[in-house]
Amino acid sequence: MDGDKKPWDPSQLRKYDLNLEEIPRLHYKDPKIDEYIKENKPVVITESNIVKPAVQRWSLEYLERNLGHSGHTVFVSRNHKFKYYDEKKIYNRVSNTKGVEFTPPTRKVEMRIEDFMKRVKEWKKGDERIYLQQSLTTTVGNNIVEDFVKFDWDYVNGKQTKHNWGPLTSNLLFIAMEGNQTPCHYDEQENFFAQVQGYKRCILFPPSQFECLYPYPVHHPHDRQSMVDFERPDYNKFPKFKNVKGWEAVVGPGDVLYIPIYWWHHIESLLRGGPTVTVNFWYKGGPSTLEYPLKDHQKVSITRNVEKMLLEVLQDPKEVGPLLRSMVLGRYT
Ligand SMILES: O=C(O)C(=O)C[C@H](CCCc1ccccc1)C(=O)O
Ligand SMILES: [Zn+2]
Repeated sequence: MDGDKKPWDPSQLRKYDLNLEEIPRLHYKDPKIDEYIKENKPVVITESNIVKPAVQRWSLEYLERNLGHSGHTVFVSRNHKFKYYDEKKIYNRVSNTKGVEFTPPTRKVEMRIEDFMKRVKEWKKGDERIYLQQSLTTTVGNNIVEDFVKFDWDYVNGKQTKHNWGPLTSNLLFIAMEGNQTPCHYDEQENFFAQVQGYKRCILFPPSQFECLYPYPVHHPHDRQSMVDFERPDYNKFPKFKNVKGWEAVVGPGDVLYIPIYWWHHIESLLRGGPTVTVNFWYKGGPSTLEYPLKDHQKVSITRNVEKMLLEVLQDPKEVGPLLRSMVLGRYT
């Protein structure tokens, strides 16, 4: 009896020196889900129909036939990490804070879906990896549109309304190769992360652990990303990373992970698990009325505004650190 046959094995997870707890998994009809969302805590929503048509139909073959013949946005990396960067920030002066030019860790290309799928199938160790990441609202085939309109919009719209989220800004489609990794970062949006094919491991940290995850300066192209390399953490540069405490979930087809706004997340497609397909639902956050005590993510937002203002007036990013140090050391410490 293979009742104990699990869809994945711990050997498919990369090894990190992290203190992790499991994210709760709740049936989509469970009212406790709303308590988690209200408290900005992650939860895996199971057995829902949120992206059911996609789970049933979006095989790689189906996507190849129906995704549409315009070029799709594909990131290319020489290793398994796909560290996002904001192109618009590459040329402002802070990216070479130490005077060194910013070298993008990945490059973005337009690829036809047939070529993407061919490269995924023929990939060999040592080859560059690729990761398709594109908005679903652009031109996609009619069948995909039909499946998309059959998502359980009543359910997600209901949560959006109940929790006073802002508007849905986008649904991104992600097609990853097994082993691809999106390093730890946060987004300024609420997120229903809907897993369609394959298994992804998600490691999350609350915004309160800002001091342990060392985000890049706000005007750096890697704004919102952690500077810590989880596979080789530099504890001298990032000593507080030792105290970090995360939450983990491996999501499979049909699972929807609620990633609260400003929560850090590291995502990896399981080793030897084949390609993965994900659709996310990004919503603007709700109205941020300053009610006290402030929420942790509101404090992160305040630090972002301070950094932006200081850079605006000081112009030279090399002056921001010294000014902040002179303000704080010996006075607020
Ligand atoms: O849904 C999310 O928020 C994720 O992080 C999903 C993640 C890919 C995100 C790539 C990216 C990172 C930053 C800005 C824009 C795009 C994955 O699943 O690998
Ligand atoms: Zn993200």
